[in-house]
Amino acid sequence: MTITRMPVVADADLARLISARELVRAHDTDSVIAAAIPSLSEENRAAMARHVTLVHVALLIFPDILDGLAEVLARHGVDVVTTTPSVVVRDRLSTRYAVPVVDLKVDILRARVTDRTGRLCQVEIFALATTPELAYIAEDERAHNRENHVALAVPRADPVLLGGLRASVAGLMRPDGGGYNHHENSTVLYFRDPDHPDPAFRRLELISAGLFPHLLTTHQRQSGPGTELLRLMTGAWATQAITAAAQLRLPDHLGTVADLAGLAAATGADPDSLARLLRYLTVLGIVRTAGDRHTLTELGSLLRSDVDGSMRPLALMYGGPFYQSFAGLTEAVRTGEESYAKVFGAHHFVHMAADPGLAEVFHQSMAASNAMFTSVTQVVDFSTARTVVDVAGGNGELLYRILAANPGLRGVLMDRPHALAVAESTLAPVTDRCTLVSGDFTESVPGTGDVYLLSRVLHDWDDAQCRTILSTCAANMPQHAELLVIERLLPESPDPDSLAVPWDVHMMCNTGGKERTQAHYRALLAEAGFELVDVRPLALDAYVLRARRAGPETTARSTGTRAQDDLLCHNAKSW
Ligand SMILES: C[S@@+](CC[C@H](N)C(=O)[O-])C[C@H]1O[C@@H](n2cnc3c(N)ncnc32)[C@H](O)[C@@H]1O
Repeated sequence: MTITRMPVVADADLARLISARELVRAHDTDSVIAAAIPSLSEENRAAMARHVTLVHVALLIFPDILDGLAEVLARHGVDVVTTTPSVVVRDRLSTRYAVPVVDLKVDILRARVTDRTGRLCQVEIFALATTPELAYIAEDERAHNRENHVALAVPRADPVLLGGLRASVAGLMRPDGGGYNHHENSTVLYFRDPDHPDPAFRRLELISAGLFPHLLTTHQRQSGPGTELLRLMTGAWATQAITAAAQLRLPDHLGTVADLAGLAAATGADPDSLARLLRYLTVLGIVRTAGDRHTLTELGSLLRSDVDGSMRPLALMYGGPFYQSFAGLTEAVRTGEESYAKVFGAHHFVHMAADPGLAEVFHQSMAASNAMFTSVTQVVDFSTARTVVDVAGGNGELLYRILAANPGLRGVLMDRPHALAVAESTLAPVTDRCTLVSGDFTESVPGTGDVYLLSRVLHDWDDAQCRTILSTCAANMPQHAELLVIERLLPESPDPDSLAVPWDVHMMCNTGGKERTQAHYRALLAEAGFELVDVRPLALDAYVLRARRAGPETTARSTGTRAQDDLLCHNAKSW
C-alpha cells in the first residue's frame, strides 16, 4: 500500500488566505480602484472602471510540497478550480533571493469567490514548494507580503488600451515589474505604492491576455528602483547637450541642412562627435532622425534663434553661468550664501552690469518666459490709470504689453543703466508714451505713477533687501497708487508639479533670493505699509499680487491670516 504524503500548510498562511478571500467579498471593481489608487479623481476612477474588472486578490503561501495542495485547501473551504505553473512570480523570487529558477517550484492555484456584488472572482494563490533550505524565503515574504496584490483584468488583448491604462496608473503608483506567462498567454504589469496605509492595497496588477513585448520593456525599465534616480542624476547631461546645441547654433542650421557632413561643416564640429550629440538630442526629443537625415522636432524648434519666444538665450544661461554657479549648491546650502558671487566674484546683477554681452543674453532669456505676461492685461484693469511705473522692468516686455493694450496709458520703465538698451528696442513701438529711467530701487523710484509693477524682482533678494525695495516704493508712490507684484508662489502644501520649488533652489544659488508663499509676501508687504487685496493666477505658475496702501486698521493687523490667504487663493482659482 502506498501512503501519499499531503502538503502541510502553516496556520499563518491559512489565516492570510482567509483574509484575502474576505477582501474580495468586501469589494467590487470600483471600490478596489478607489482603495488602491486613492489619488485618482472620481471621474477618472469611473472611466477606469469602464475598462477593467476586479478579477482576483493574490497572495503567496509556503506549503512544503505542491502535489495535493488543492485537496488540502478544499478541506478549509477554499474552492480551487485551476492550477498552473507560475513564471512571473517564480522569476521574481529567483531574482530577489538569488536562487536559481530550477530550484524554485511555484504554482498558481485559483480559488472561486464572489465579490460584494455577487460576481465571480478568484483568490489567486501562489504556492512556493518550501523545502527547509527555502524556509528563510517564507519567513521574509510573510513579513513583507511582497507578492500580495489586487488584480484588475483588461478584457481585450488590446495594446492601446493596456498602454493607456498602464500610463495612467504609472503616473500615480510606481511600476513594479511584470512579465508574460506563456502557460496562460497572459501579460501582467505590477504597480506599487509603498506608502499606502493599507498593506492589502500596496500592489496592483493589470492583467491582459496576449503578449506585449514593447509595453513590458517600458514597464520593466521604469520598474528598476535605480532607474528614476539615474535619470535625475544625469539631468545635467541633458542641460549640457541642449546648451551645446544652442552654442553651435545647431537648431538654426537644422532648418536648412539635414545631413551630418553638412551640419558638421555649418557648425564647425567634429563629425563623429556631432553624430553622437545628435543621437542624444534625438533621445531627448529635440531632434528627429530618420536614416541619415536630421530635423528639428517641435520642441527643438524653440531653440532656434529666429522664432518668437526663442528659448536659445535661456539654454545659454542655464548651461552657462547658472550651470557653473549651480555646481556650488552644496556650499550654498552649507553657508546660506549664494554661489554666483563666489564663482564670478560679484553678485549676479553687478556681474551682468560689467559684462554687457552677458547682460543682453540674460535679458533675452527673461523674454523666454514672457508667456507669464500674456494674461496680465486681462486680469488687471488699467483703465483708470494714467501712468504705470515698471520698477526694474528689465527687457521692457511687460510694460510694452500693458501699453499696447491700453492706448491711453503712459509708462515709465526704471532699471539699471545697462538694462535700458534692451528695453529701449522692445518699447520702440510705444516710445511716444514711454520714458526710460536709470535708477536704483534701493534709493528711489519715480513718483508719478498710478500703478507700480515689481515683476520677478522680489524673488531675486533676501527678506531684508525686499523690505528696502518695498519701503522705497512706499516712500515714493503717490497715496492712491497700487502695487502689482508678479512672482511664482511656493505652494502652502506639497505640490509635486510646482515650478516655484525648483526655481527657489535656483534663486538660492544664483541671486541669493528665494521664492515665497503668498503668506510670506503678504507679511513683507504689510511691513512696508501695503495690504494684499487680490491674487490672480498667470501662466507658468506665476501670480499677480495686487496691493494697496493699508489703512490704519490693516497696518495694525500687520501679517494677515492663513484664512485670508486661502480666500485670496480661492478667488484666484475661481477667476
Ligand atoms: C529678474 S529681472 C526682472 C525683469 C523684469 N521685471 C521681468 O519681469 O522680466 C530683475 C531686474 O532687476 C534689475 N535690477 C537689479 N538691481 C537693481 C537695482 N538696484 N535697481 C533697479 N533695478 C535693478 C535688473 O537689472 C533686472 O532687470
